[in-house]
Amino acid sequence: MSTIIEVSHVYKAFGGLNVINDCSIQVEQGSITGMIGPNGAGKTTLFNIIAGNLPLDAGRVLFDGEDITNMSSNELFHKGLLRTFQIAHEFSNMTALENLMMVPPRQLGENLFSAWLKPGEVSREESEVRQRAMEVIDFIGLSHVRNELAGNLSGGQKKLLELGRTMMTDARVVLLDEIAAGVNRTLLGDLVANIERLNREMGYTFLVIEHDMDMIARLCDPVIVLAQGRVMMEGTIQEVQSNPEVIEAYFGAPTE
Ligand SMILES: Nc1ncnc2c1ncn2[C@@H]1O[C@H](COP(=O)(O)OP(=O)(O)OP(=O)(O)O)[C@@H](O)[C@H]1O
Repeated sequence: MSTIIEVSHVYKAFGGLNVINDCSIQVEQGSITGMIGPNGAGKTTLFNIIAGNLPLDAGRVLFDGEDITNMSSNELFHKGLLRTFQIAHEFSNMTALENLMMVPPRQLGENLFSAWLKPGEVSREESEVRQRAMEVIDFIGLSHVRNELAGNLSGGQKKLLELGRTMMTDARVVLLDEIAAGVNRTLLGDLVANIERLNREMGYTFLVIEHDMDMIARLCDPVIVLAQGRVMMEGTIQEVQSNPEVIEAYFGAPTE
């Protein structure tokens, strides 16, 4: 395996508060890496830094060997590094299928000039996008609601749709931030299965922040434990859960 994301000696403070403190992590290509830690450990801040949503104070971030420190989220999106919520929330007055069709970057049809110059090419591209959207909606198990307005989908179905939207791009690394929150167990099972399939069949690498330990145990290897803005340990979920320091810092801490 090779390293696809490398966070190296990163620091970030808000006012006088050092939130990320000489933090270094590596995410291996093809892995589903979990990130856990007590409330306020800095997980979301680190995600924001990696995904180009927040500038860092010191240190650097590499994506597949390239220095992406402080690159914009838009540039990173086009490189294939994205965060699910980055794709704007579903358009509730469009159907599930139309929501998927909205996603592909640089669609020819969006450019009026090219639509005028090359109408044949535009309609060919539109039908390719539609075909891909049909495949994706089938893959995520939402074919039965493809013509339903996205606003009428359940919370869990919307998360599946959001995951589907990442499949409409050429994503290589997807950052998932607490996607289990508020999703019922049945749909959560579908979500987990889809993440596993995307990983196995399409080679996606995932970095997952999650408070749901069942989900972490089912999906993630390795698991990184963050505490006070730096890595406390990294290992399998079994190693992490049996480490006394982690139990003290994480499992011993009051949860929300
Ligand atoms: N924009 C900001 N301005 C000031 N302080 C911030 C900002 N963003 C985060 N913080 C602080 O940084 C610390 C880490 O927050 P962060 O959201 O990264 O933690 P977390 O590990 O994701 O927590 P949780 O598990 O509760 O979501 C917290 O003390 C938080 O109050």
